[in-house]
Amino acid sequence: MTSASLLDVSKSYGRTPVLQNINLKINSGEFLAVLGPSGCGKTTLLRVLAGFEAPSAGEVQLGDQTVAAHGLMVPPEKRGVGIVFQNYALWPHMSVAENVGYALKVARLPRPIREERVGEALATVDLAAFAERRPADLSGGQRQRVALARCLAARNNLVLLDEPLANLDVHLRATMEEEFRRFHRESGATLVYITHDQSEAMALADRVAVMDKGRILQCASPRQLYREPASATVASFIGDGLLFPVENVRPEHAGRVRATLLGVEVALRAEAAQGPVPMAIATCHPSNLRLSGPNEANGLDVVITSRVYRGGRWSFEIRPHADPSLTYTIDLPDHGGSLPQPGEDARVAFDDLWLLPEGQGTQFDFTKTNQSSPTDQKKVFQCV
Ligand SMILES: Nc1ncnc2c1ncn2[C@@H]1O[C@H](COP(=O)(O)OP(=O)(O)OP(=O)(O)O)[C@@H](O)[C@H]1O
Repeated sequence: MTSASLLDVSKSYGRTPVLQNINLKINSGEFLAVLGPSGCGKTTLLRVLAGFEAPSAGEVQLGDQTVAAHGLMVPPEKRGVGIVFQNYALWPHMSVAENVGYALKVARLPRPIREERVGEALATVDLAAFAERRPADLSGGQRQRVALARCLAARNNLVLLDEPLANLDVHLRATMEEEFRRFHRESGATLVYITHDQSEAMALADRVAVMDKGRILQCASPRQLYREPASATVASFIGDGLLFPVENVRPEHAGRVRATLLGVEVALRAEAAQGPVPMAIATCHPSNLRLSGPNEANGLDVVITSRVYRGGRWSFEIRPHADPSLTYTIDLPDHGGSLPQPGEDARVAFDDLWLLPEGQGTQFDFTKTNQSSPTDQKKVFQCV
């Protein structure tokens, strides 16, 4: 197993910065996903790790070896890194077994060792029966498994995967997710998995690095990203988080604060060191709001602007009376009772709120966020 570190890595093409001061330590044996919108620099980060690009500044370390630094550049073939691309990158004229064993042949390993390793690798990805086939005669999922077998046979301790499921249909993607989990478990390799699909990243990775505009916004476990986003961009992206302006933030005890949210007194989770601030941003997910009785204290008075039945639950679009320029989509389970109609007033209460640690809120334009539907499973990253 191998750890990998990017130390203050920047990369520019001409004058255009593509990676900016990236600091990232990928632990040995970890499954790390890099998640971000098209053009944010994910592939460049992977190419810098693999050795296809030299960083403009900073250092890359694999294990305890520095492989890129000022005046030093270890080439890709000397880094022992496996790569799985979305287009598989298999040799069309070679059989499956020859593709899997190609790197071993180039490394001049004796034939019996090669055959043994290729046989083991193909068995692990369930392709032993396909050893003599050509890539053209395989399905997309099978080709991707050949690419994984190639990493297994080469005993790559670090495997980089660049949107490996992008070309596969939805059904096959689910099967392949399981295949990646198994590959990770059985190989023990360190995996860096690039994707713009948050559900894929959340389902697979130990930690997810959320990238935007060449920077890492937050790197944390899927649960922490969901429950404790570090910024408004991460909050609104992960799980369709809703953003609310809050005022007069008062710490109560470590990790808990009170604040005024659109005129309503609320309790929030917060960082342990959160101090008092006059304005900030609170976030929760569409399922963290519920309808409360009109006499229940601390509810937010809203008007229902639309509702859509989503099978077992309803999506309601609401506008707070305190600021009708804001729109929020909330998610309510269908318990069979009567629910308010569009045009009617209602009161909603918050089950769980998180105070964003970055403390701003004065300059933030809340009307540009909170527009998405929770059923969209936002596949593509949107920036606030
Ligand atoms: N060789 C190059 N020369 C100039 N600009 C480049 C080069 N390679 C990439 N870029 C630019 O760098 C930025 C980041 O590209 P990169 O491929 O790393 O993004 P990405 O997040 O992987 O995007 P996608 O998800 O669309 O693959 C883009 O604006 C791209 O146009």
